[in-house]
Amino acid sequence: MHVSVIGAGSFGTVLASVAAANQHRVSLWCHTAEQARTINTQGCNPRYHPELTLGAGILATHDLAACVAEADLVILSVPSKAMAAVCRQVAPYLPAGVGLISTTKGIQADGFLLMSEVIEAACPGYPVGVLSGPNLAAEIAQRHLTASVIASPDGSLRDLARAALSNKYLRLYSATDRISVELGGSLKNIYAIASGLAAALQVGSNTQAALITRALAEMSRLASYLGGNPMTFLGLAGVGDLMVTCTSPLSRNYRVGWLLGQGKTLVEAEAEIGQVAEGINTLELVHAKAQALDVVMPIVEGLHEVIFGQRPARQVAVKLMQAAHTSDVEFVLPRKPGP
Ligand SMILES: NC(=O)C1=CN([C@@H]2O[C@H](COP(=O)(O)OP(=O)(O)OC[C@H]3O[C@@H](n4cnc5c(N)ncnc54)[C@H](O)[C@@H]3O)[C@@H](O)[C@H]2O)C=CC1
Ligand SMILES: O=C(CO)COP(=O)(O)O
Repeated sequence: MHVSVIGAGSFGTVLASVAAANQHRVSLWCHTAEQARTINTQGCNPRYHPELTLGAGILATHDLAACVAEADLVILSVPSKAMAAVCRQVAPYLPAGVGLISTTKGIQADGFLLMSEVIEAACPGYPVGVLSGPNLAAEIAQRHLTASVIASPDGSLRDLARAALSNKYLRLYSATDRISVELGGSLKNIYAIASGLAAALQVGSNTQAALITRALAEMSRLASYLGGNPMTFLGLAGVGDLMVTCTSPLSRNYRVGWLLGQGKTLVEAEAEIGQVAEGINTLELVHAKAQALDVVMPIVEGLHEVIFGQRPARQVAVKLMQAAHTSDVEFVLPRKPGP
């Protein structure tokens, strides 16, 4: 098949290489013409995975129309802030009925929209899916055994995505609960920042375990308000992605937290990483959403105070320890309020 990947950043580059390794024809859209030229001449993306040979089947281009002209499947892998504009630009050129898959783990500020909703608004009538899970691009580039989730209500799209990307080192599981899979990928970035910060402050393993587990509790609470099924968070897109990004220094969000814990400012931390770390934007949006919906999210609240209120992290942690008593596992989570 022909797979078009929109976005030649860290993740898009790796997914293009996977599809090419699976013997598919691949076109890779780059944000700049210069980036496309470099990839075509060097056979790799020197900015992101210089060691990864992309394979002869890949053609990088800065021309969106050309990129998707032959597509059987389109994978969108751009930062969340760029998704709406990129979708509007590509919409007129999409082949009829082609499947669209987002790998973007962020939320659009305008309307608190998930990426699948942004895509559906710009490209109405096309089947839309989401790929999410514990998927550090650098590890896939090294062919470490990796599992992910393809979520869509459309069974044909799920099958197509599995045919495009599954192989000996990447295994795709299927899900229909797209909203939770997508929320899992977006929300965990917040807790990866908190976890990196905690690690820099040399908290113990007990503290890290409590942080990650309570993160799952408050993610589940928000998801159920937004119409998701918190049980989905027990899978790869929830627990799986939380585990990897809350523990691995390869996670950019974890590294933002780590650098903040080392005394860097947010601007310094983001500049040092030089790639997109969606969690800061997501923190602001989720903090406002939780307040609007009256959903209890103490870690979000605490991290927001640290990052935007300049409150010392240790002081906030002590406050969290003294919060009102709640039960450990909440079996009956509040549902989304009525329309
Ligand atoms: N890198 C990873 O390990 C993974 C990343 N993701 C998600 O994939 C999405 C993309 O992440 P990465 O590829 O890692 O980011 P990145 O920072 O490595 O690359 C972003 C790419 O987007 C391009 N870009 C920047 N502004 C743009 C604009 N206005 N319009 C179009 N393109 C623009 C840049 O040129 C760059 O090629 C994020 O939402 C991230 O959370 C998901 C799973 C794994
Ligand atoms: O989502 C990811 C791994 O699953 C990548 O995380 P970062 O964006 O924090 O690097």
